Amino acid sequence: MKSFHVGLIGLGNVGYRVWHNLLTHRELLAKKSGKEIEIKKIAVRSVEKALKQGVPPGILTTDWKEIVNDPDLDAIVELIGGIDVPYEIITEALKKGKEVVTANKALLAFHGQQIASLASSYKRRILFEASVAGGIPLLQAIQDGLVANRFLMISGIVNATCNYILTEMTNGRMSYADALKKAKELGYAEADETLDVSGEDSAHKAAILCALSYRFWPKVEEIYTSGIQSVDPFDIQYAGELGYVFKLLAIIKKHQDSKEVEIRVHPTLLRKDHILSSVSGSFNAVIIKGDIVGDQLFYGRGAGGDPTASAVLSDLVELARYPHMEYNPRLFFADEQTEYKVMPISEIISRYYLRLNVVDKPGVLAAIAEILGKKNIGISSVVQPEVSSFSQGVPLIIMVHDAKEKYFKEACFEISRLPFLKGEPIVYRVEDFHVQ
Ligand SMILES: NC(=O)C1=CN([C@@H]2O[C@H](COP(=O)(O)OP(=O)(O)OC[C@H]3O[C@@H](n4cnc5c(N)ncnc54)[C@H](O)[C@@H]3O)[C@@H](O)[C@H]2O)C=CC1
Ligand SMILES: N[C@@H](CC=O)C(=O)O
Ligand code: NA
Repeated sequence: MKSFHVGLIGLGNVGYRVWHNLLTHRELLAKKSGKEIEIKKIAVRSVEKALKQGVPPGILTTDWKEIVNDPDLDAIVELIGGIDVPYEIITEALKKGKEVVTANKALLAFHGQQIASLASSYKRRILFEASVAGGIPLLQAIQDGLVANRFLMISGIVNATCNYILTEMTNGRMSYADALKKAKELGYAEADETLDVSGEDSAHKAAILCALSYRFWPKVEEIYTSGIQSVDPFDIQYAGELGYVFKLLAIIKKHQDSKEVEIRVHPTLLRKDHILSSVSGSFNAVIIKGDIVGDQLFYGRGAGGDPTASAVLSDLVELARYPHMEYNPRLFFADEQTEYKVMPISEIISRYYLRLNVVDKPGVLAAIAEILGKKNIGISSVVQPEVSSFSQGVPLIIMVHDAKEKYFKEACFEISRLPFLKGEPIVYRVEDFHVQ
């Protein structure tokens, strides 16, 4: 049987599990790919740590260039994270004729277009199934299984760390800080966990999903991104009483006949009976609406060493199975983008949850309703939860019907200037996955 030689760069949460699972599944993978897939070299930061993990000394190096320059290697797997060094590694590897596998969504979000185009000019493939939704074969589904479709929507939960934190906060089991600490211990969080909780990691994944579905790479700065750091347990509780749960969603929608794509990441209220509401812990789930297939749901483990390693190994098997391809059919648009662009957030239409802190006196609700009414924004329900002390004002929660974001924000600004208001309005979008 022929061999397929791989160089692995990075032996952390994911890299170690790739190495381990490749050894334990060696025969199975050989049967499935028709090649002996073998890791011949591993670049690490600490040789001592790698030896303790059971890696034989002969294959270790601390210099990734040894891997990129090794003529005996067919492919490299980049699993170190970050942007600048991985960019150098991957561009060098492609230029040296190697195929590439990476799980690095941050790198792809910022440099996907250049990397895809470089891979195309060197007639080499770059595969990155692990970069979005961990072990779920989501990118393969978009590129292969659903290849016949035009996509109307791709939306869901794509960050395991945030989903884990929100699940624990909703169940009242852990505080934000404790849940984040645990997500780090479990290997879900990024080395810099602010990428997770700020929503940036989800935005990076949304950029990749957008590229594969709509054949254009949006600029990361154009993706409206808001994280979960300031989600108040009070809002989780009030939303729960109204029949909603909080989820950090990446939402990508393309309205028919429009050249603009809605692409945004933010904490969102979902009805408790929506299928995504029951996705808990480190699970991810993404709904894809294709024009032929209709709705599809992809669900599974979105992070962690083993689920992510499963996706990396799947990419390696694909490379080993089909060697010497002249181009990467998964990135067939590498040199030619569509003319789509990102829809400004002010133009989106959504329902909203608005929490105000007001002085409890007659006429308050009427004044707020008047401002909303002038902007043609309808109220769907109003709740004033009872509180024990009135000295700091009382909460007033207003759910509104579909409204254009810019009109709703204008109304909120006017409301914030009312004399009986204490503090800034708290606003969350409410999603029902409607696409015209
Ligand atoms: N942990 C997860 O569940 C998932 C991670 N990813 C992505 O996979 C990549 C790796 O993630 P993790 O394994 O969790 O990170 P990690 O921080 O556990 O591992 C990275 C490893 O790379 C090593 N490293 C850093 N610079 C190096 C260099 N120049 N040469 C050799 N080794 C170097 C570090 O010492 C560390 O052991 C990241 O891009 C991450 O975003 C993607 C999906 C899921
Ligand atoms: N930090 C990420 C890891 C997978 O992409 C997450 O929590 O989802
Ligand atoms: Na995946």
